[in-house]
Amino acid sequence: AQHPLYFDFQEDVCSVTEQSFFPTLRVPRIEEEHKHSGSCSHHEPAQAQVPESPYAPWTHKKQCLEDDENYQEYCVYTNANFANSRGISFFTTRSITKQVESLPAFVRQGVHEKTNKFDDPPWEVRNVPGRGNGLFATRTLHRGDEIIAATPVGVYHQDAFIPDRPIGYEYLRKTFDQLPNTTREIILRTAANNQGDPIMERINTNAFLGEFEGAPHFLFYPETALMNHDCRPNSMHYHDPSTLIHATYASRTISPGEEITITYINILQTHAERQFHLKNVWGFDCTCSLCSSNPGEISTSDSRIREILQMQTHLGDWNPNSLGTPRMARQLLALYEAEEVHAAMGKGHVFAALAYNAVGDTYKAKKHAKSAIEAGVVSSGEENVDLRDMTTLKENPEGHWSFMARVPK
Ligand SMILES: C[S@@+](CC[C@H](N)C(=O)[O-])C[C@H]1O[C@@H](n2cnc3c(N)ncnc32)[C@H](O)[C@@H]1O
Repeated sequence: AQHPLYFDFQEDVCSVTEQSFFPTLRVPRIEEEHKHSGSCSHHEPAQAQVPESPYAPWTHKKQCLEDDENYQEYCVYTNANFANSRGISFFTTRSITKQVESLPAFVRQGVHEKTNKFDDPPWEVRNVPGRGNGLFATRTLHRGDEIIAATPVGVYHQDAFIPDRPIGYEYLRKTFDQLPNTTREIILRTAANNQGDPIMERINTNAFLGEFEGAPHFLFYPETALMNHDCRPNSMHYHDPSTLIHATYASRTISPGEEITITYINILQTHAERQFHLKNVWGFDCTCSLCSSNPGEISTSDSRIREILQMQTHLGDWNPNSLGTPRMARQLLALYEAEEVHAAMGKGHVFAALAYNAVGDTYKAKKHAKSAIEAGVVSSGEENVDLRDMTTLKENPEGHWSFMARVPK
């Protein structure tokens, strides 16, 4: 089956030569026999496995760049077979790579069996005026339905990634060149907001910043990168650092034809803070429906956001004079609903479960713990700390640390 990015870009890719489409980039072929008679590479057969390597688990010899200013060395490591031949490249330190090598992502058989499957996705790529491409639902999605589960094709240490230092580009280029042909072509179908080095700019426009083995890294997921940002998104996502699977789920019902959106930032910020962040870190002026609404609606939303933040602070305060109460937790849940921050509902039920248990109402505490578990699995993956805490509370509220914690002794 064809990758959905191939479907949607078919016309474009066939109608222009590689030269004119990506003027500064030549895509070298790893295996010439994969070329077929037609002119469009999207009919290529699946990538063949690269043979056993002396650099295992890497398929290519590492290549290192010394950063004289920081006395640090960053190396390119590629495993072109990773996750059923999707491939992955790292540009990071040796010590981080040592830890990476022992992750379940690399040592557990079958861990990516259900990942990077794009045969029949519940979405298609469409153009959105003023925002480039975006993902649109092709069937009804319910809260919790999976939209994309993918591994990154590139993981880049933040300190190795210096936009105005061309020597670094050569190494970024290596991370790209060593990936399988099909993966490189998918990468090239993502947007680059600025002229310049095509790989550098694609990472700049599309990669998410996250913690990786305790250090900030950019992670590049080409399919997820097609989702536009919305300050009130209808999907949520999490990254599992042990399997390297990044999963996106519907956070509410999404109708066919509706754009599927994600947030690039913490949405519990005021309009001005969100705009500032998106402009300065992501480089664009947000035109989502909330940001484009009238000043009155924006101001109402901002007031709710301030109230939400204040309540979260009180409910998370376990000092003896804390203002957190079950009533406040209920108000918080209502504010999340009103503000349409669906991804926060799980956290809201955690606050409510703890607030009820803290005054000894174990019945309501268990009810909210159950709702938190249902929502928590969706929002944060199974390794979630809240999820474990809520499971403990639900099984034995009286034995939980929060029991009667807000009742004066
Ligand atoms: C990760 S890409 C998203 C997919 C992209 N639209 C494409 O054509 O491939 C991020 C870029 O999409 C555009 N974009 C995403 N969300 C937007 C929004 N809410 N308002 C305006 N532009 C947006 C910006 O140009 C941004 O730099």
